[in-house]
Amino acid sequence: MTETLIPHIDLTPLLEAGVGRDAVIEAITAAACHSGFMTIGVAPEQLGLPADIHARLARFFTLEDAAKRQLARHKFEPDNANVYRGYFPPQNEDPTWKEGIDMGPDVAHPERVRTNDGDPLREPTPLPADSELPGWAADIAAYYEAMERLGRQIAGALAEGLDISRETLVTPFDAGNSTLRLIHYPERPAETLATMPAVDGEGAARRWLVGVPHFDNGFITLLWQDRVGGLQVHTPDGGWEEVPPRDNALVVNFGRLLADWSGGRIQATEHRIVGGSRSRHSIPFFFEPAVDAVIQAPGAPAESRYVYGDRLWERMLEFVEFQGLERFAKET
Ligand SMILES: O=C(O)CCC(=O)C(=O)O
Ligand SMILES: [Fe+2]
Repeated sequence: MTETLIPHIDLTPLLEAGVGRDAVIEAITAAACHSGFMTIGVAPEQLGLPADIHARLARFFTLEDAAKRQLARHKFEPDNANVYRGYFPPQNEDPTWKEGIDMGPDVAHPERVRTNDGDPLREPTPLPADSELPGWAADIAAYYEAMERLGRQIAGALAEGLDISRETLVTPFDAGNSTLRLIHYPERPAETLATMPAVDGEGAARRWLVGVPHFDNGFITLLWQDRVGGLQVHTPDGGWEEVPPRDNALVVNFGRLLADWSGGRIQATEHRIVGGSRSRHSIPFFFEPAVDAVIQAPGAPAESRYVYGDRLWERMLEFVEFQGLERFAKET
């Protein structure tokens, strides 16, 4: 059997609702149920975005350390109140070696934050001043909205392909709480790499683990990666298959909550990132429903229902960057 593990699907017929739309829906559904991963062919311009949008977003990493630190989560800057949104610096003691910023829906929909209910899942996103990165916040808002639209189209395709109502699979994303994350994996200092076992490659091509194996928590992740490579998917035979970078494409993976939500018909797939000697950028968009969305797999018993935010928080605590956090730390 020579089935490719990671199918590539040109999304144009779905976006344009043209000839071939049904075949795209079928391919997306098959990828969701069997591979747990796919790449989709879609150019920024097809989403109403400028061709250089990813480079524009990555300008964030040109900020001075002090400016990034001002946006850092409470865990890294105890004087800052933000615990869920904001900047995270690389931690030399962690196997994962990355910095980044997590941004919530308020970057495009200011009305979706709650500043007064103490729930970190709804806290405002700390952003650099516009004078520090002119035009950047507007690019972020445009990208966030474009990813939300794309997420809805893929959720709609899955609803059709799995014969689940749109009300079940798409409506919970109204007033959703998706996360846009910008990631930079810097070159890891040679003296640190010297103490770590390489994962693959020889000599200058050696690569190390820089992102530990994990499943994404949410529903669908729409991931842009630069041309460096290093994203790998865990295969059923226990190996790791590389998801090769390609232009005008996004990687899509299916998260654990969607696996639950579909009654196990959709697979979540474990993935990891290798690299270490070359700087790499990636931009995942974790497409997520409203914090208070009630999730129930079609046909599943009522007792299996859960509130999205509650389950998300439980699962997030498994990630190294969130360990030890209290959701409602301000309460006693
Ligand atoms: O950097 C990547 O390509 C993937 C990042 C990732 O898996 C994540 O942030 O969940
Ligand atoms: Fe991931």
